[in-house]
Amino acid sequence: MATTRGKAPAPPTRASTRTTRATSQTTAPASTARTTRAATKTAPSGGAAQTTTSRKPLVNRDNTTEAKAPVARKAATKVPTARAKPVSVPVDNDREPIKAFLRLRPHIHVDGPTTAPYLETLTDTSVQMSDPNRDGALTENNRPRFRPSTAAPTSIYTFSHVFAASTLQAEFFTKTTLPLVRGLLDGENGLLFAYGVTNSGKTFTMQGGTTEGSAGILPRTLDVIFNSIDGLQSKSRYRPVRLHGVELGDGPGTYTRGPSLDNLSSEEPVLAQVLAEHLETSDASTTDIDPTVLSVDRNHEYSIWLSYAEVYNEKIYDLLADVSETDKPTAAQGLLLTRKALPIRPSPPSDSPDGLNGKYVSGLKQAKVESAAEAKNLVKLGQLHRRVFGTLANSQSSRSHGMVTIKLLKKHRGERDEPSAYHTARLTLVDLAGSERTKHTQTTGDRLKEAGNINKSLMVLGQCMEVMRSNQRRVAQSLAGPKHERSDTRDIKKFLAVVPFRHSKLTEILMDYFVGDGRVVMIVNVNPYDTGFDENSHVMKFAALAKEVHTLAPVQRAPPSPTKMSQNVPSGIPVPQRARIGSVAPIPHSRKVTISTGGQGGRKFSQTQVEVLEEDEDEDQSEDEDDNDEPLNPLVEALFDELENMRLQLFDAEMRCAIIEADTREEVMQEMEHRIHNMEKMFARRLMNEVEQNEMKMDAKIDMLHRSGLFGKTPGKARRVVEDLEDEEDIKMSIIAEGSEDESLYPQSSTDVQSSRSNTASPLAGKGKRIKNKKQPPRASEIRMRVPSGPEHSFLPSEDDTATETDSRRDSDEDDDGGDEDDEDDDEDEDEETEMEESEDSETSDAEWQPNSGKEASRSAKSAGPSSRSTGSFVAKSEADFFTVPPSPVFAKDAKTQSMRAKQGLTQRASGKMYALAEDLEKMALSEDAEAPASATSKGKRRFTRGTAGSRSSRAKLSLEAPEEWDEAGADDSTIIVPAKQSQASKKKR
Ligand SMILES: Nc1ncnc2c1ncn2[C@@H]1O[C@H](COP(=O)(O)OP(=O)(O)OP(=O)(O)O)[C@@H](O)[C@H]1O
Repeated sequence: MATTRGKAPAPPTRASTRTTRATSQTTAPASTARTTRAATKTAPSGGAAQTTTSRKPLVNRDNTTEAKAPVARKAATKVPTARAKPVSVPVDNDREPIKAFLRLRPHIHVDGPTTAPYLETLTDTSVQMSDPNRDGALTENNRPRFRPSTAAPTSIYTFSHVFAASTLQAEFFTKTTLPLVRGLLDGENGLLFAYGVTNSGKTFTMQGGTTEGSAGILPRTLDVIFNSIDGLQSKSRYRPVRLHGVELGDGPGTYTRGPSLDNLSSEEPVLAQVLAEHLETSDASTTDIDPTVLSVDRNHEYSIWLSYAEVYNEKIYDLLADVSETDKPTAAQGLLLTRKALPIRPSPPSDSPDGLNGKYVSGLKQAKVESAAEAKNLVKLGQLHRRVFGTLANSQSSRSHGMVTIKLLKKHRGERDEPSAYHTARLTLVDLAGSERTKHTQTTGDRLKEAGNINKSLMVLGQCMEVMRSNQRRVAQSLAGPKHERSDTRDIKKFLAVVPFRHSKLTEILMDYFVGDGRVVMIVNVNPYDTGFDENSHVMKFAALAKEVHTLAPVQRAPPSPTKMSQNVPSGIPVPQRARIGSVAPIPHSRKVTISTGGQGGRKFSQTQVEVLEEDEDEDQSEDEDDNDEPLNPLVEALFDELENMRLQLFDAEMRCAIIEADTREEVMQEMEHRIHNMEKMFARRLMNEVEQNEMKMDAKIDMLHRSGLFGKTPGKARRVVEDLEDEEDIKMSIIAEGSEDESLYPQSSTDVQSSRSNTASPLAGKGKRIKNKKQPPRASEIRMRVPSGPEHSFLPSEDDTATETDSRRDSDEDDDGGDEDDEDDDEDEDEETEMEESEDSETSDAEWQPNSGKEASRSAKSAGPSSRSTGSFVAKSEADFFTVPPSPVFAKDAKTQSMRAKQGLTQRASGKMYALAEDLEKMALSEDAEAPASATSKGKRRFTRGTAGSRSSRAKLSLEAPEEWDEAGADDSTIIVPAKQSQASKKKR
């Protein structure tokens, strides 16, 4: 909880514990302690310490408790500490895990429609994360969701504390950062970094928003520091150097003030020109002031120094360095600005009171600030430089890791103004770049490289955590056993894995916090409304891992530089690219940046083109300083480099796979779309065909009605005529189906339909004539031929209709004829049918057809070609005799064609036989003409089906023989009526 001025709590911290201990151990007065420290400092590097301090387990570092504890008590016990270098750092409980705080981002209007968050808060310290695409989950359309993630669908994660989306900035700062600020004022190092995917709220957490009360961690930290040291600021000329060192400035005022926004236009005209609009803006970070005051030792004087660096593309740049135009030829338009990457160098152990080494950014500007406002302006200046140099210019998303380091120099007022009197502590606040995966963001080119480097540095950070955790577990296990079974700590250390800090610039800079005396706080930002479940589960796993890592591990040392390694690598082991860099001249990397300004609040919108030249760091210098490194096993180092190389290759391969996968998915999707489109077209065409056929039928009917002059007739008569016309239509359709024009029944396009329509004579051709002659038209059942079922034939009468009609016709025949002779005739008919069947059986194998001998024969189709001698009526014996057409629309046409051909063949054969039979009958009739007078009774009439018009003459003669005996159905061109006796006689003859 935040405290107000004068009531600041002072919890027992590591520093305070150590201080108390030092007080009790060394009974000497403060001046003695000072002498001791001075002696220690003047001892040669690595010399034996005169005083050793042993660390005690921490008492209680819970954030809440700490915030509530009285600072006054702490201040009262605070005395100048005797700096003593420990001989060895024992592996004991004087470690604490990295604190991991989870912050949930609220849903904001730019996120689009609200979806249910996939993160549910269970307790103050745990959350449950459930994949929205998990098995069984349904989409809005009730379809099972596709789950591309390899992460567990539901997981529970625990944190030091979980902050709900409604948490205010002030509350968040108090619980997470205030303890670190407390530690800084007490002389402790601290690191706080915000980790999360893009758009999860890292920058909001670190810098703050634009509304009142939304200032973030960084401005609040500066406020609290300056609130607390108010009136205690030092005017000394000493300044901090390297990681732990202090040295006298070149002259008064040289290093006391850093660049400022106030005099930017005179100091940095280039920048002022580019960022004129931005200089006027003020946000909450400058107007919001955190009133919290922490109690400090008022016997000390303090000075605050600030540096701001960014790690971009595995290079470190100073964001507070002066920006100047280059002498080199400028680009076509706009400015050409250069900036030089800064090298990382090992800090000499002599700088550190504890003999700790570490690495620092060589050449990073550290500016002295005397007020919170000045410090905030400097931070803002750094942000502007970040925009100028492009990492914030082309995107709203941070593409670099931003690091603000606040250094505190503290000296007891009673001590002489000399370097040894100063104690340094630092607090680094890091806004990490978004940890999104390139697979999902589809980045290419420079962006891909950026993303690769971001991911690499974060991956290495995770690896460092992993190795540290497993090392610490091994040590803990060995110490946990019975005393006699415990191994020597030195033996254990030999088997501990090397933490790969130097595999990325980010971890190389931060290494000191993990292995040295400092506390680490990690803030995990999550946007639970984001679709990136996969990325967020990686973040959560990282946090879970970090939470298990204890800082202050004693086993690490700074690894040598790659340049040095390359010289020691045995032949035969491939040396990765980075290890060979030292011998190659650095190639500056240039890129173009467009900075947009204005456009808001009525300001003029303008764009400035800036070409940025990024030069590599000076390798020679770093090589010189690397000589301070202790030599390590070159083989191990080479293997590490190889491992790193392979990791990079793996990462690269994964990236390519992701892109290929995305391309393939796209391709498959397009192919499917194409097919579906084709199918749609096909079905639409078939539908059109059906519609046109129906239209044809309707047209034909209307045509028939016109021809028959039905309009204006009485309804009863009209109905009868319409029935007749329908029969006629059926006949016509059957004939079309059966005949050589069968293709026209299945038109493939509207053009076909049109042509078939135009080629076909009116269905009423001849009908009018028959109506005039008062002859009954043939019925549909007489000449209908079964055709395969299907949508194209739906216009034909159903089979049931045919059967019904046939039955009724049979009934009427029976009614007409009646008597025994009828029975006899029927028997004979059956005999004939059998005969016909037998003859057909021998010739046809695939289908059996028989002439409709029991009923009237149909007339032959006039449209049939000369080769088609007959298209007589056939009725299938049973359902099984019908042609079966596969239901698939693809094969329907072929099947129909085959069916038609088969029918045609059968028809031709049957009509040939019948033709022969008819001729026989004709001959017989002629020969018996004299014996059988025209008085033949109707009972003796026989009907046969014949197919051609070739027997017209015989028909003419026969019809003359018994004109009054015509069947009700009426004779027509294709019907021969033969007296029964003649028929029997001829049959017997045969
Ligand atoms: N706690 C919060 N309350 C209100 N708004 C928030 C909060 N956290 C984030 N936002 C808003 O969400 C948006 C994205 O946040 P921010 O820019 O901080 O994300 P980021 O993680 O830093 O993204 P990047 O990594 O791309 O820089 C901003 O508009 C910010 O104002």
